[in-house]
Amino acid sequence: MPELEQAARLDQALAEVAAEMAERTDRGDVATYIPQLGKVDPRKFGIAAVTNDGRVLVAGDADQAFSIQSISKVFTLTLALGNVGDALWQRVGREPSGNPFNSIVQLEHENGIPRNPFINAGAIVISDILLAGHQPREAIGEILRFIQFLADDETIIIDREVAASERATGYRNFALANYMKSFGNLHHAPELALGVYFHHCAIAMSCRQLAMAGRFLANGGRNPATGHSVVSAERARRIGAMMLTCGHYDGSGDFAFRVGIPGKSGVGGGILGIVPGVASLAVWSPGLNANGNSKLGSIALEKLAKMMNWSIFAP
Ligand SMILES: NC(=O)CC[C@H](N)C(=O)O
Repeated sequence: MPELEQAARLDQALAEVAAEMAERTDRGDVATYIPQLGKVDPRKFGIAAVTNDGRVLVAGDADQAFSIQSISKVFTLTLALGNVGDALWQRVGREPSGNPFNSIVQLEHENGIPRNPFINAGAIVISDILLAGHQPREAIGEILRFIQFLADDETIIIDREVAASERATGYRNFALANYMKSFGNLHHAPELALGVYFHHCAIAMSCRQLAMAGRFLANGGRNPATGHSVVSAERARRIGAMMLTCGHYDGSGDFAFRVGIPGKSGVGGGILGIVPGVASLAVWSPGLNANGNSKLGSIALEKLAKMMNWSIFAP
């Protein structure tokens, strides 16, 4: 299909999905275990698509910043792989956990090696890797600058109130970090690794900015606007594989079944979705389903993928 016609169809599909989501009353529940996240209006809905040929299409509240939370783990994984390469996989596994994102049970059986980089324990190890040779402030700055670079937007910031709110109530994450430290899988003090972790989870971005930041994953590791390589094509594929199998925690199978593309969710209600070779997508609806993934965000991506015939399993 000619590019223009395809763009017009996508624009139309985004508008339809946003209109339909605005009507729905079954919006899920906003996360309240991080008190600051509980203040967000559950009626918000935004969606954005950035195509590999450079079109940026949005609908709804696509320019309002929200807490990206665990979506940041895609970017910290990318950075940490750049720093230490495949040695990373000695400290973090690559299997879906089949457990909630903040579960502690598997860690004992598996000697403090988290199942994958997207559950909290795995992301805390990744933060520890990014700390090597740095003060927490420098590691946090490096992550923020990397995301600003990917999105081509220096206005992206960390919401300090969200970071402080999570630190004040993050007993479970402290438990995970301390537990891993006891197995020797954290090289720095738990509070330092957690400082990095809480701050990258508190990065605030809009759907537009997030979809921009995901472009390299939809385009074989290269920024489609500049042609510059961010990661190798193989690494981009592997990050996509991790997103598909682990990006929605114990809801990853269902997301793959219903949407059919790699995705990464966050408890702020955002989802980053990647259609390899085609587009980077971001959606935001703060209400969550039982697995802690955006309820309407998942439904919206399912509808959009169906309308556009997008799936990594499509011929
Ligand atoms: N699923 C998420 O987005 C969880 C991230 C959140 N910062 C936490 O540690 O609980």
